[in-house]
Amino acid sequence: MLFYIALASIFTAAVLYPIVAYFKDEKGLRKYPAPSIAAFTPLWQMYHNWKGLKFLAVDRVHRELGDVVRLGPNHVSFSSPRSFRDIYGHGTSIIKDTFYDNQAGGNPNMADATNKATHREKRKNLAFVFSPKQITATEPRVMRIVEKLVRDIKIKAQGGMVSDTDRFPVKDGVFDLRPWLNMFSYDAITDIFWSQSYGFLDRGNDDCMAEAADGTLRKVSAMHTFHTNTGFSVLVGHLSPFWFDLVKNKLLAWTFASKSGPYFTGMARHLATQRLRNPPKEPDLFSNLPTHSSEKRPVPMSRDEILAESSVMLNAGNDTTQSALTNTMYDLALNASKQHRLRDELRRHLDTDQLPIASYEALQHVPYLRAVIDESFRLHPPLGTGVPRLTTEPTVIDGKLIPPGVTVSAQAWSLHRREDLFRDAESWIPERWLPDGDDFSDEERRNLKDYVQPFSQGPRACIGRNLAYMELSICIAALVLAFEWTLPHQGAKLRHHERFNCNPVELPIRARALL
Ligand code: HEM
Repeated sequence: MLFYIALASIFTAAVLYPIVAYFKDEKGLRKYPAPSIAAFTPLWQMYHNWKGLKFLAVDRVHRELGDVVRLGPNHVSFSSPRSFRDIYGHGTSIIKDTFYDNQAGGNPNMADATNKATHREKRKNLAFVFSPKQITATEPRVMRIVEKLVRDIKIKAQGGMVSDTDRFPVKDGVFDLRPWLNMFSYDAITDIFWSQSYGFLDRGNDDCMAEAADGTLRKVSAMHTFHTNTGFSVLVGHLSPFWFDLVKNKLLAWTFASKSGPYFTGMARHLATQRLRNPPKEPDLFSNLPTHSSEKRPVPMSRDEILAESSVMLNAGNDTTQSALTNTMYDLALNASKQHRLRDELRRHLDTDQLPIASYEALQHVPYLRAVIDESFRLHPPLGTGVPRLTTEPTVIDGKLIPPGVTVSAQAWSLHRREDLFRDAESWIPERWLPDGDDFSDEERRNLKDYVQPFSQGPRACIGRNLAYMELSICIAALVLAFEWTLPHQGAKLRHHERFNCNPVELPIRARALL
């Protein structure tokens, strides 16, 4: 009997209710076209999330059905340039969607706090941590880790192993650069933030410790744990909080997919507890957190807050940086003439004692380097997907009146590839970013400034932008000065698998040492 009641409930919730809701159309969303079953159920989005290619599916839907489409029963996606500012810009009443509440699991961090006042408070706490002065102070740490990466790639270029524990071998002169760039981004953020560098580049693998709330330690693979967690959380994140909790924390609680979330939190917990136990001699970014009471902040951050913010730093500080590095190195390997131009310009601007690892200050005098990085951001934004927001009152988005309580989004992947904004938009052309790039109009340069949004915009824009540019500039310049990069098959495509970020799957490559 219980079985039949359960079956009837599932049928009502999954089939009957969506059909009735569609025809009742209380929010007036039926006028917007939708692909296949998307207007009835979140399953359309979940299917494309599961395949890891939702950003391409959404891009295709906009090209076929227009600038405003319905991606779910309560989700409207926009693709016009104007809609980005209307959704993400300053001065709107739009907030982050319940999708983020699902991710927060009751202990929100700065990135997933949906309440505006809570977010403002958290952002205030971290604004000083990410001030230009503090970021500049981390530069020697970044340079040291880049040095290790260059050392490892030299070994890889000769077909060797970094150590006995190296898990990423070379085959016929070809190796996958992606995990090395991810190990770099992990080593860098753990050093910069907690002075507890993971040391992945020394060992050639990504094993690290996760600490449970009761102090139990477990060895986990950082990359696999993080990617499993984000892939799974995004897949079920479209469900209502009730279904999300039921599926993730109860029905599938026994799976690694479900446990990977607590394991990743455990990685952050271990870093934070180690850092609190062993304060470093040199200040790191953690030193700027209000962990002790002061005149300005009499009540210091609680342990839960420290854990929540540590978790978001480990998350945001590793994966987007890795994706941006991998995308850029692919673009350079595919476009040999541009790679040579970048190397020539770097050699022309830098003193010999700055080769191959130069200061960020020196690199800012090489406009072609920034053009290369920005053009890769345009063509493959690490966060390609339309991050979901929620209307809290009737809101006009690109001329359409959207009622309160509707999920809205617009994706950078599609915006960055609009032919009406960028000439030859599907091609990777760093020259379009140069102030004197004769082939491109002033209007296109304005469009680049206004509509290339890899770090989003408005009050929830990336707080780590300056750190990201510093890491990318020092790392890419060193890799291009120290090695010549070629793809094993000219014209080989770079595949992406989208979780929350749009991750490159692998980058098989050859490196020839130049120094
Ligand atoms: C290439 C590198 C990076 C890219 C492309 C990037 C991109 C983004 C984007 C698009 C968002 C908005 C996400 C949303 O609305 O859900 C964001 C938010 C955020 N990013 Fe980054 N990010 C990068 C690096 C970093 C780094 C290195 C850190 C810090 C270690 C960081 C910390 C954050 C935080 C804390 C937020 C949340 C901000 C808030 O809600 O107020 N990011 N990032």
